[in-house]
Amino acid sequence: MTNNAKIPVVVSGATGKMGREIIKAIAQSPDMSLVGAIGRQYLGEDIGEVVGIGELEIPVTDNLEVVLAQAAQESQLPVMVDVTHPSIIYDNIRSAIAYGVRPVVGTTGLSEQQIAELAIFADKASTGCIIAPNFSVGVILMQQAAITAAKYFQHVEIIELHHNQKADAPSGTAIKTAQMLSELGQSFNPPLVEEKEHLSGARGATYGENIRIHSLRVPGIVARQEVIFGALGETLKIEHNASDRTCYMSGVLLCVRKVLALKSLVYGLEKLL
Ligand SMILES: NC(=O)C1=CN([C@@H]2O[C@H](COP(=O)(O)OP(=O)(O)OC[C@H]3O[C@@H](n4cnc5c(N)ncnc54)[C@H](OP(=O)(O)O)[C@@H]3O)[C@@H](O)[C@H]2O)C=CC1
Ligand SMILES: O=C(O)C1=N[C@H](C(=O)O)C[C@H](O)C1
Repeated sequence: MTNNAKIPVVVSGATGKMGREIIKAIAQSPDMSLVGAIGRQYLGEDIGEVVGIGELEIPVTDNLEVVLAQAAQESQLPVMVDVTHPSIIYDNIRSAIAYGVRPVVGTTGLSEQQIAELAIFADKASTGCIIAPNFSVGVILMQQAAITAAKYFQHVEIIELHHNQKADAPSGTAIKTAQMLSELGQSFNPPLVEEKEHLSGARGATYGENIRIHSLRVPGIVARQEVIFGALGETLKIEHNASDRTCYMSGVLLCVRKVLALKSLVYGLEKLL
């Protein structure tokens, strides 16, 4: 494969926990070529050296706009993988689309309103964009299993557990799972008694009509989600446990390949499998 045939990829958030794994995954992919690494630390240092895989001849820079402009000018169909922070992700996606760079977004914390606005923006630009709150195929299977179980159970709550460096709560995955259950059009969790919270938040956050999400943040965990169904005399727990961030990489690479053929925004890896 010639260098020209490779998919040019910019990684935004390259020096973070996810970004480092993504740099390694892209460097190992014969059909991809890293063309930019955006971070706030290790400025000017080679990103390959920073992540411990040897020189890649791509220095870390904090100027996303310049890198996007260069990627758009020097190559066809460039892709930006973004794993940064809820506070900047909306602007990063708009900038990428404006430069004709296709965003693959792992960053969580976008509101439904923001996703709807970005979908219109991507549509108008006829530019593919993928927002995947979770890149793990195992998580998608957990969500599909929850959808199947929901046909037979009227009571469900979601518990998500993450490391305590996570900025947003609930997790993007928990929100997406609750959204998928809500879209089934059935009503969950009919109240049997009048509840009173003696400590505010004790019953978790409520998504939509009445789906509870409980968020735990403790060191020692990468990411875990439990969807717990209840009925008379039985409970069913569907659980996914991410013990290492490498579990997200096959999904990231799949999205980088798939986004090239898209002309609009897709929200959720499940729509691409
Ligand atoms: N879709 C999925 O499958 C997954 C998604 N995620 C999501 O990815 C995102 C990143 O997670 P993670 O890698 O753990 O986080 P980290 O904090 O480890 O990394 C975030 C990166 O973004 C940079 N960053 C943060 N804030 C800013 C800012 N204001 N301006 C510019 N750069 C900034 C950080 O720079 P600095 O180091 O200087 O702070 C760092 O490089 C989160 O939203 C998380 O929920 C995580 C795992 C899987
Ligand atoms: O911050 C994380 O770590 C993760 N964030 C994503 C989310 O909010 O769902 C995906 C995964 O749970 C890891």
